[in-house]
Amino acid sequence: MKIIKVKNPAEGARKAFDIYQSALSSGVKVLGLATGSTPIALYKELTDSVLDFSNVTSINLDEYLGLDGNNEQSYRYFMNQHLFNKKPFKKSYVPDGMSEDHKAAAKQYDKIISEHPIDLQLLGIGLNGHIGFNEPGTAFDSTTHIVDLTQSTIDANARFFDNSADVPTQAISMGIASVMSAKEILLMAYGAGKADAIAAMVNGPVTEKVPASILQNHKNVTIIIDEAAATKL
Ligand SMILES: O=P(O)(O)OC[C@H]1O[C@](O)(CO)[C@@H](O)[C@@H]1O
Repeated sequence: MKIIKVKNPAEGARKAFDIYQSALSSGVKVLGLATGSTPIALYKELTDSVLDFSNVTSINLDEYLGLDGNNEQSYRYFMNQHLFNKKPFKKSYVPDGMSEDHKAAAKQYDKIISEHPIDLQLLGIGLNGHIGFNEPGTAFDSTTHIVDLTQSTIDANARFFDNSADVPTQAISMGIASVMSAKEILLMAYGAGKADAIAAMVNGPVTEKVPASILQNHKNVTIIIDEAAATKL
């Protein structure tokens, strides 16, 4: 793993921007994208830039079950607001949280991923080491699946909702095997709250108890972290 330490999220976003700029100039065709507070500064860098994504397909990691794309808390809405409305992509896929048949929706998403191999996958990390919505205990060979969110994740994400009772308890997420199939992975994390997860990911055993630890087995991973997130390395 290549670790880039930065002073703050703004510097992290600029470093990440450089990675996207060179990926685009080397002809990247498919970007795996993420939500959460962490990538917001990067998306601002991208939307403020002259970079052109009109020939690039994007595939997002996850979506809450039960929220449609017009719901301000949905990840589809988030992506439209922070990126797609300002930077149109050729095609932008986000898992369908409103499907009548979630298993079929998951299968369909795997088909999309297999037809569009991901060149560069962006990741955040949950406090418990989750990537996408792959919670601790998720099989490393998992593909797109329905997730029961842990209380830790529900509590962490409650800050985005008016009431914590409004946080969905389930999601549909790209699986860990799909994340690992990306040619290159960029993970960003900021703040002291992420320090334990970062230490477990980088130096801990590779275990399904810490989903992000599987990244130790990927050949091309870059991690951008601030000093606070790096304190336990
Ligand atoms: O960037 P944040 O808001 O800390 O979120 C971290 C992680 O949590 C999620 O938002 C899901 O809980 C992921 O999509 C993200 O990688």
